[in-house]
Amino acid sequence: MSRILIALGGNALGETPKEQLQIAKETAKPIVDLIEKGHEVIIAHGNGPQVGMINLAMEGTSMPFPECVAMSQGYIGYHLQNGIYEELNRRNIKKHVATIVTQVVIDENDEALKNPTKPIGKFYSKDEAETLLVEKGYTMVEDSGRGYRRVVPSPKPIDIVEKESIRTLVESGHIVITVGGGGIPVVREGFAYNGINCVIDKDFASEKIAELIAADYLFILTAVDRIAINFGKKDQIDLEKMSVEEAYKYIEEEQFAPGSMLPKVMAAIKFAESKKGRQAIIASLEKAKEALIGESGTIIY
Ligand SMILES: Nc1ncnc2c1ncn2[C@@H]1O[C@H](COP(=O)(O)OP(=O)(O)O)[C@@H](O)[C@H]1O
Ligand SMILES: NC(=O)OP(=O)(O)O
Repeated sequence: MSRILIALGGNALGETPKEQLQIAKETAKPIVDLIEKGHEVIIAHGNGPQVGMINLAMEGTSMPFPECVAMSQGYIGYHLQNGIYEELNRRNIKKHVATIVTQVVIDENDEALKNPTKPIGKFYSKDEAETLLVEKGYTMVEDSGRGYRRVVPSPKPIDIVEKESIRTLVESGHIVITVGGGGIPVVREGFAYNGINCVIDKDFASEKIAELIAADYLFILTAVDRIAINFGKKDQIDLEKMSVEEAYKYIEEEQFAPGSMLPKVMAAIKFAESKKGRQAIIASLEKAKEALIGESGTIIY
């Protein structure tokens, strides 16, 4: 029996509520396969497109980013809970699944708060991006050949406020959905946790909770089947395995786009280095079934 953290990419969760619910139902199948085999599963997810959509829809209400992240945890957590319960019911498995509204502590002096790098929301053309820059003052960047997106600051997670509740639920046999969208960013001030306007990378937050609850495997499921070198070029090579040493070399060669594949690779390295024998796997959500039985994805060891 293994303890497995599965992180689902925000961009891989579809563009509409209907698409997202359908993807959640499909993703529930390989997740419940693991549960049926006796593994403990903890689920994390991204929220880049979703938190951007919520923030845009809330324009004019002065809704801060931490509240938008909290809403994205509820919206995505609901679909995942719904899909997983349907699959548990179909197989008559008497287990329970719960989403934890999760606050993640950051450092208010983190330099990343001064430098927006985390792409959120939808993809725009170059012209649209220039208009948004002028009219709304957004920082816009090109994202992995897919178009332009707004970027917001993304500090590193330091601690997870609800970690003991997560651990207790996991150890009692519950399926837990946590650190949605990287968690609600907070800083500790006296007795209080105060929200900060930014979006934490769910890859780093997933790695953090995976270490805190002593997971054996970290699966990061996204929109590509494998990590590639020379990504998007004629000589692209998809990797089945990548050692930590190779990963450092490829990072130096700038093989992984910042804000998309780079944080996944960095989180995978940190997890693989945290304890002998720990492995991270980066794979596609579409091929989750194959990846979870070792037949797709890139293993980082
Ligand atoms: N070297 C690379 N190998 C594979 N994918 C890459 C690489 N560099 C950039 N990418 C892009 O990174 C994307 C994954 O990042 P992103 O969409 O931000 O993830 P998420 O699924 O967490 O939302 C892939 O779909 C791909 O377009
Ligand atoms: N918060 C976050 O990392 O979201 P994505 O996985 O959508 O990038």
